[in-house]
Formats: sequence, C-alpha cells, structure tokens
Amino acid sequence: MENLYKLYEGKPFVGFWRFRTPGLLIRDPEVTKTVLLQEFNSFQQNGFRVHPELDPLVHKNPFMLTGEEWKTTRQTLTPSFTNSKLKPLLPLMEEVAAELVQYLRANCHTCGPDGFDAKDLCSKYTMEVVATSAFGIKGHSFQNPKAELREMTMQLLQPGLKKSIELMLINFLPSLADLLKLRMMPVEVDQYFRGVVRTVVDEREKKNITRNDFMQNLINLKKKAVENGETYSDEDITAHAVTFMTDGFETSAIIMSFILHELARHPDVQEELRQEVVAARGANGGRLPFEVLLELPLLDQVIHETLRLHPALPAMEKVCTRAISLRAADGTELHVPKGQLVILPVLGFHKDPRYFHDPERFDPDRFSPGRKSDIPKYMFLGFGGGPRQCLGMRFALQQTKLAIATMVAHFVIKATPKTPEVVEQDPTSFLACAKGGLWVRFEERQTSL
Ligand code: HEM
Repeated sequence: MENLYKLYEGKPFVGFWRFRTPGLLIRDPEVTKTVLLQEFNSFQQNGFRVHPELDPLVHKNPFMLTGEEWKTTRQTLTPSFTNSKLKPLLPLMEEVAAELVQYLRANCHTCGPDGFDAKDLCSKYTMEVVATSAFGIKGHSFQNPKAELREMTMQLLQPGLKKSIELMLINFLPSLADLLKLRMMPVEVDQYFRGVVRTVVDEREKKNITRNDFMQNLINLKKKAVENGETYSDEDITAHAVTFMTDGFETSAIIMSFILHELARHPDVQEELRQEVVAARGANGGRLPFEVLLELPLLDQVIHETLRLHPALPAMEKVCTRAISLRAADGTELHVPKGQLVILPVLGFHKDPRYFHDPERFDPDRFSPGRKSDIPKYMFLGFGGGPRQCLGMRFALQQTKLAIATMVAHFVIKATPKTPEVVEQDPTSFLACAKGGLWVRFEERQTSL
C-alpha cells in the first residue's frame, strides 16, 4: 500500500483490485477524517469478518463487531481501560519487568555476537504482562520458549501454511469459507482458552479470591449482569480475555522491538532517555510511580515517533456500510457504494513529507509539546482514530513505557552486525514485521537507579 500511495502523488483517491475485490485507497487528510470520524456510521465496519457461530471467541472481539453489538461491547469493556483500573496493574507489570531484567542479566553475555532477536525478547515480556493482567496466571515465557500459553496464542497470531491459506479464504472468499466451515481459531486453541478461564473463575469463586486485574473486572461484570437479570456468559468472559491476549500481546511486542532497534541506532537519544528515566527513578526511591511513568516526556515521544516510522498496523481496512459521497480537499467528489473496501494507508501518511518533514529521520522531537500540534489531525494513526480508536491504547503505553524505562535504566542497548540499516517490511505479514528480524545487544550498566 505504501508503494501505491507514493505512485499516485497528488491524487486523493486511488482504485485498485485485490484478487476479485475492488479497493479504494484514500490519500487525502479531509477524507480520512470523514471516514474515521464525521461519517463513522458509513464506515463503522473493519475489513475483517469471522463467522459468529464457527468462531465465537474471535467474533466477540470489538475489532470484528459492527452496529449495536460493537457499541454495547465497547461500552462494556471501556471502563476496564481507565486509569483507575490500569494503575493497580502496575505492580503486576513491575514483577514481569524484574523478570525481564533477570533474564537479560543471565543471557546478555552468552547470546552471541548477533545479540537478541528483539521481537522474541519483547514478546516474552508482553506475554507475561498480558497473562497476569488478563488471565491472572503465569505463562512461563522466560523459562520455556515452548510454554503452552505462548504456543496456543502463536497458533492464532502466526499460523502455519495450511491455516494461512484458510485465513485467506475466510477474508477473500467468505462464502466458500463458510461452506467449508473454516474457522480462524483452531478448535484446540478455543478449548484451551475456555479451560484456562473456567479454572481461574472457579478457583476465585470457590476460594472467594479477588485480584486487581482484568479478569476480576470481567467476573464483576458477570455478577452485575446476573443481579440485573441481563446475560453475560462464561463465553463472553473468555472471549474478552482472549481479545486482551490477541490484541495486547503481539502489537505491543512489535512496537517495543522497533523502539529497541531505534535506540540502538540512535545512542544520543538513548542516553538522553536514560538520563530522564534515571532522574525520575532517583527522585522516587528507584521506582517509577504510575503518574510519573505516564508523564515522562521523552519516553512518550520516542514511542510515538517509533509508531510513526513503524506502525503496528501499516494500513487500516474499512468497509462502507451505507453508500455515501466523499469530497476531497481539492474538490474531487466520489460516490462510494455500500460494500466498498476502503484502505487508509497509515504508513503512507506517516512517511509523507507533506505531513512529516524529512520523514525517514527518527526524530522524537516531532511529538514534543511545542511541535506536535504541527501534525495534521488524522495523519498520525499509530492507534487508529475516531470512535474505533485502539481500546487498549493506555494499557499498551503503560506496559511499553515500563519495559523500555526498565531496560534503559539497567542496560545500554547496542546495535549488532545483524541490526538492519533499513528495515524491510515482510510483505506477507498483515502487522508490521521486519524481514530477517531486529537484532540488538545489551550491556549491563554499573549503576542502575
Ligand atoms: C502498541 C500497541 C498497540 C497498537 C499499536 C494498537 C493499534 C491498534 C489499531 C491501529 C487499531 C485500529 C483502530 C481503528 O480502527 O481506528 C486497534 C484496535 C484495537 N485495539 Fe489496539 N493496539 C495496541 C495495543 C492494544 C492492546 C494492549 C489492546 C488490549 C489490551 C488492544 C485492543 C484493541 C481493540 C479491542 C481494538 C478494536 C477497537 C474497536 O474496533 O472498537 N490494542 N489497535
């Protein structure tokens, strides 16, 4: 999509074919705002669908839902992502960050000249954070690369060849996929997650345990629904915990690995960030309290600039649900019929010199308080935009900030011979994925406040 975006400079709309489906690429900020916000009701469906009966746990993910079902689910889950619910998760995340430091200390001298595959490393951390926050369990990712929770989640997120072909059919030839009863989540993964949730819920109910986590919020939602004579089933609890797992684990690992890559390639920014983190830890007894962590300015800018250069979702797909006329800034008008696939080229916008000067340059200062208002609205779409903007954004920022701050406080992150100069996107991946991986090495620092 980035190439198509560049090829049609000056045009607000570009038509293309994806297999037998016509697609519409948007190249205009005004139209992007119209699609995401002003005419949201005409574009409220994401370009993915799963069969509600064959794939109930995936279908209940807000990302897949539309209409009233989407609205109710989003309203139900939103309170779990407010600061008052996220703050109590910090001690759980800190335990995982301490495990990450231990793991790096134990392995940084023996990992060889190429260092660590940053994505693999970060996904151990995000898997454990999500496991403890969403399911209230440990995933044992640092100890065992083949741990069951990780293996089951990976079956969903990095499917093998046969499953990938099935997924293509589900997306591009849905009627054939329905006929063949193809499902996105393998049966054994579905059964596994239902079993995990049943065990956790039973144990908490039997032993009257309450814990400050997402699972507790879901259990409380069920209790409230029962009191009000409404339905909130065990399947709903499982589906929403799985949403947390699938949406929260991989995307955050991707962005963290790109941050490590950029910090290794920009030691000056890394050093400035270290000073910011070390000073804040020093002023708070060696910890970063919730409010302090969220407010560290350079840390926030580094994350946003990395998301600009390497958005986890390089393009967003929407489907027109109500025919509409779109008008671009240059006056071009286009009739968009119901059912039309519409693509918002996130990476194209993020690398367009009209919106981001010298776009290939890693420049966290673009997101500084004095400059970020220069970025046109809806041209930075790292977390999407409008009513469907990423539901887990605050959680993602919290876990990412804690991991990066902890790593720079304890280690110097360095490039290795395998660290790519220019990151090449793997064209087969729907999420951002660097061809050949992102490799970095860690040197332990003497002082670690
Ligand atoms: C750095 C990490 C993350 C990135 C870059 C990211 C990015 C995105 C993007 C681009 C969208 C589409 C937004 C749109 O259509 O406008 C999205 C949707 C969503 N994200 Fe995230 N996400 C991240 C982490 C998370 C986490 C941690 C969770 C949950 C714990 C989460 C849950 C969701 C959900 C439920 C949706 C669908 C929202 C809806 O359609 O109403 N995400 N995310």
